[in-house]
Amino acid sequence: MCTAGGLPTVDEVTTQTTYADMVSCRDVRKTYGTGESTVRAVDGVSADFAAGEFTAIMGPSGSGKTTLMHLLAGLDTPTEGSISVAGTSLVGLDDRSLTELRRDRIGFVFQAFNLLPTLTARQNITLPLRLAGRPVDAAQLRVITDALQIGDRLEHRPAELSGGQQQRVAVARALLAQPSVVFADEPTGALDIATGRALLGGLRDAAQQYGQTIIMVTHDPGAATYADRVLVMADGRIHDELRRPSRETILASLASVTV
Ligand SMILES: Nc1ncnc2c1ncn2[C@@H]1O[C@H](COP(=O)(O)OP(=O)(O)OP(=O)(O)O)[C@@H](O)[C@H]1O
Repeated sequence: MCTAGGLPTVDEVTTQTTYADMVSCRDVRKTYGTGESTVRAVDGVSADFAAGEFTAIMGPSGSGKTTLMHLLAGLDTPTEGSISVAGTSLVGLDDRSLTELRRDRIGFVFQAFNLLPTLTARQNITLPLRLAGRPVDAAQLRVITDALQIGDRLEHRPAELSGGQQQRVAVARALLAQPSVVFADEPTGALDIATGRALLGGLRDAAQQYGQTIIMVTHDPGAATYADRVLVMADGRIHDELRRPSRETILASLASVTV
């Protein structure tokens, strides 16, 4: 069965995988330095991220959010513990296999958009697929870029787009390849409220309609309410887990770790 736009349904997408959890980690630690200067950036984290689940990671500055996300994405190696993505253990994976896993399974939305200045928005969005020799689904491209409200800016180059538009081009690029997991680091940090909502709505659609697993680091309680759950970190550990988070429950939980 297909949706009106010819896109695959959630069932079709999620049955491509058989893992209960798209991303899992057990007893993960990351320490920097030695002796008295040792920093326990991540200090014993175990967590599961189900297929199609949208998780926000919050917590005070220095609590280990970015470090944890980099570990889960295979961009950094844990000092201890195990991590698996799409059923593949990252521990001991050689560089080539890790690169392939990231290319085939993972999308990134980071503060630095990394758009190529000489390409139009459309060319930037479709580049990863073209490099991988995969076809570009024009209908899907339209659905994603319309949801992100950049459908009328596709023939412009990055320098002709606002920062918020560039950020949404980067989101569209991450979503079009339909990666199993999308990692987003402060994706709304530099955006106005309306633009931020469009971006968050796009991420939520990716989870709900296409079964993609979204893991987003944010300081913004409003952004985190778009998620299915919030993990609140403190001192490198998971201090709290909120399901169906509201602004009130998020603020209360954050207050309990910052006092
Ligand atoms: N490469 C590194 N070398 C040494 N210490 C590091 C390194 N990267 C991070 N840290 C330390 O690890 C701890 C966690 O950092 P991390 O960036 O994960 O925190 P965060 O919760 O993302 O913070 P913020 O909200 O400010 O971005 C901090 O004390 C930080 O100084």
